[in-house]
Amino acid sequence: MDSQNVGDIDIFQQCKYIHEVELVNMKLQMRILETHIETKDRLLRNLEDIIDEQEARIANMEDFIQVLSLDFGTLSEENMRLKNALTQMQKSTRMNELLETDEDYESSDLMSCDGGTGNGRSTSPQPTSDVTKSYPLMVQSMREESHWKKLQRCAEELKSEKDELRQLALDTKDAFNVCMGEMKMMLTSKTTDFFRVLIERYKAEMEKRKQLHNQLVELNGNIRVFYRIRPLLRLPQNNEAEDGNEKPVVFIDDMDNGVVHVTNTSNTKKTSASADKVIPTDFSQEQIFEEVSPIITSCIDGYNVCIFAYGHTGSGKTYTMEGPLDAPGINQRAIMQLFETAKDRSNDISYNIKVSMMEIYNEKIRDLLNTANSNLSIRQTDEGKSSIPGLEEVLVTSAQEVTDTLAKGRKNKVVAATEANIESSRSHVIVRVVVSATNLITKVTTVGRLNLVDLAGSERVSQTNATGQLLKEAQAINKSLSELGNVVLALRQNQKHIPFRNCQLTRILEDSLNGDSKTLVLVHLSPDAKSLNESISSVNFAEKIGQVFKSGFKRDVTRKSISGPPKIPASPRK
Ligand SMILES: Nc1ncnc2c1ncn2[C@@H]1O[C@H](COP(=O)(O)OP(=O)(O)OP(=O)(O)O)[C@@H](O)[C@H]1O
Repeated sequence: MDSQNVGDIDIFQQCKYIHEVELVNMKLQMRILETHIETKDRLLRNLEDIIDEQEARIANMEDFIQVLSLDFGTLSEENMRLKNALTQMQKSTRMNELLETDEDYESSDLMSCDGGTGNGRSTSPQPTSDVTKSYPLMVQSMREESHWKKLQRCAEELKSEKDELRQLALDTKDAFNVCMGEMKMMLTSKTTDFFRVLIERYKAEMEKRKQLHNQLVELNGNIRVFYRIRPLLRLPQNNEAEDGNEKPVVFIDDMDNGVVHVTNTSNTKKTSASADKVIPTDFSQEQIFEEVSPIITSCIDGYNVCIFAYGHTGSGKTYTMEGPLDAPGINQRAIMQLFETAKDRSNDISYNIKVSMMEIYNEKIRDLLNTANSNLSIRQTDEGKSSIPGLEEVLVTSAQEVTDTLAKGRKNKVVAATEANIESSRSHVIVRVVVSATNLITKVTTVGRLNLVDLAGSERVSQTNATGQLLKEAQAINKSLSELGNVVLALRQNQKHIPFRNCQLTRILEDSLNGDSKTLVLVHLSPDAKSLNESISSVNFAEKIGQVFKSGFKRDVTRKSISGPPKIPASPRK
């Protein structure tokens, strides 16, 4: 082998060796790398395990937190309930203490101190069993002495505050009462003064108005209209009001004693125009006579006077004119008064008083003092006066004769039954008193006539359900009342033609109504509710005849009374 070849082999060997070393080195490096990678992988796995573990822990923690927060919520709810219960208990304790009287307070205090068993250990007021069961902790704490003492102090403070407040309230009430009393007195005196002045002024104005009205009435023919309201009647068997209605429906006006109100329970039905007077319900027969006596006295002076009692059945016409035996009415009192006056004047004047009594029934005139005269007629005398030939006239010279004469006439009165009132008078009854006065010195004689007329009931035919004879009666009554109204109105208005001739009633009374006569119409009203419509219709009648003719008339001097009355003040008013 040449050296070159040997050299080449060495190099080759060296290269191979190097190569092998490098290979080993590379393998080593590979191994190291692999180990490194393995280590990393292991570490990574470990890390993943740790992360998993941590995540599991976090999840556990979250669960735990949730459980905790749930527990916390429950606890705070519980806490709230406890708080509310405590507040409620405190309130109820305070309320109890406030409401209890001092005595109760003491006893309840004692009871609660020993728990109601007398053990003497102070304890808080026991809450309701529910609360005790639900909130044992609270009850326990409430039973703690310090807490109970606080409550006691609080209760005492509240009690003293309550006493103070009570005292304050009493003081305020006293002060208020004193103040009110003073104010009331002040107001009353001021109002009373104010009203007194007002009422005085009003009365003065009313008086003036009435004086003017009187003058006007005298100029218009001297016709007066009074209302009389009878009292509510009581049933004899049970003393109850006649129609079961205790409230009267007719009232006198408080401010104007000439006005009546006819009302029912719901609304005002009618307020009358002012009449001359309203006679109150409680007036006695004597008081009523005092109201009418001036007009009666003028008869003795030669005036013709007519007094009419107008009203529906049961309104009290006969009571006013005749009256019961123990309370005689206008008829008897009037004749007695004429006697008295005649007696007083007997030194100068000789009087002669004659009484006749008649009734007009179905337009027939009957003599009530002599029943044989059952159909009298009216005649015209030569002097143009109307007379009733055959009518009995009784000369009365004593009170007893007057009483007997009137009683005789009363017996003969026709009383027919109607549906409205079975005792109803269906005729007009006229008591006529003729007073002749002869002056003993001058020998001049004057004659005055007094006609006291108890008219038949004014109820409307439609209301009575009358048929046959009763219907005929009712129609005759209605006609004559309506004619009377027309005559009175025509006289008041001073009309040229006065329709006296239209019925027997006005024909009989022609002489008495005509001329310088005086007429008083007493319109009767019944206060019971069932007569409401009749009362309204009576008020309408009163208003019609009470109308004052205000202007455009001249007094008709030709209509004078035949006997020529002396000139005396004509007004019947006081
Ligand atoms: N002022 C009064 N005080 C007491 N009772 C009275 C009064 N007015 C009327 N009465 C009584 O009322 C009832 C009816 O009265 P009265 O007979 O006088 O009525 P009238 O209007 O005359 O009836 P008629 O038209 O039917 O005759 C009677 O029982 C009467 O006693």
